[in-house]
Amino acid sequence: MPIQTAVELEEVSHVYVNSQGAYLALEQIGLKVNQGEFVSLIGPSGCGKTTLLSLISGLLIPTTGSVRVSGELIQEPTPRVGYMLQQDYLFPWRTIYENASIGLELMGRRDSAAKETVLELLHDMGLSEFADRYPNQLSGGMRQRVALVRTLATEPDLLLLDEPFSALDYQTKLQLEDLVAVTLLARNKTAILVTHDITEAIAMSDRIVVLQPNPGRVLAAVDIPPNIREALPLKAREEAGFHNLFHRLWGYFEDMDAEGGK
Ligand SMILES: Nc1ncnc2c1ncn2[C@@H]1O[C@H](COP(=O)(O)OP(=O)(O)OP(=O)(O)O)[C@@H](O)[C@H]1O
Repeated sequence: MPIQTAVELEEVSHVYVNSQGAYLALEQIGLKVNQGEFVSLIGPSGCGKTTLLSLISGLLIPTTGSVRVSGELIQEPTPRVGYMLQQDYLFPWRTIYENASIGLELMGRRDSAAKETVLELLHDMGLSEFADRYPNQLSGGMRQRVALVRTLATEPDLLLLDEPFSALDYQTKLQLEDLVAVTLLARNKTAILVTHDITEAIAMSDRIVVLQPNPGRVLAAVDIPPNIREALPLKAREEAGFHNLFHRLWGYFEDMDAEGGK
């Protein structure tokens, strides 16, 4: 099968304008992500990672340049793109099933096929027996799994993951990384992850894009070697070359610190 481009950013720049003036947050970003690829964005605080995700999701429109998802020009939020955040934003008064169904409801889908989709995903995430519970009866990791079900239920082409594991304890985070990797792989989903955790980025990705700040630009793109890429995130951390890769990426941060301190 020919490789298909899932996401394409061409010469994307973004300027925030407010009462204090204009700030160039991103400059001339070019990025291509293939169907089924998992790409992580890393870089120091303020380098524009979240801005980039907002542009890809259509929450922001680039000042110049274009963003395409599955070939379609993004000019407003679209169901083609699912967004998962650090906070789960579950509604406390809705059951787990009702929370997981909300995206489909908003699309006007309340049919039996929609119900089946949600129940199947809840099952895949080990949440079947919690479908009638409420969010406050679940742990943080379980709640993030519900958020993942809610995101996947609308069958987006692309998943944007903005630090979805960062609020979790270490053990839960590692378990959820594996679950997300297995789930996305089984469905051949394309994903872009923003994380501050370099090991997480290496363990989960096919490719890592390093951004530099002021203005946000692509500093480097690093392909993950097959042995690491093909292992699940927990095991990937034990693979040969993992630590070298960590030090290489860490080096970019040190260089940026040194540049910033000049
Ligand atoms: N609404 C806004 N108005 C003005 N400037 C903004 C706005 N939102 C973000 N910025 C600025 O744009 C730059 C990029 O912000 P962004 O949140 O995308 O960075 P980030 O890499 O995601 O940061 P972090 O890692 O801290 O989450 C920062 O300098 C930030 O201060």
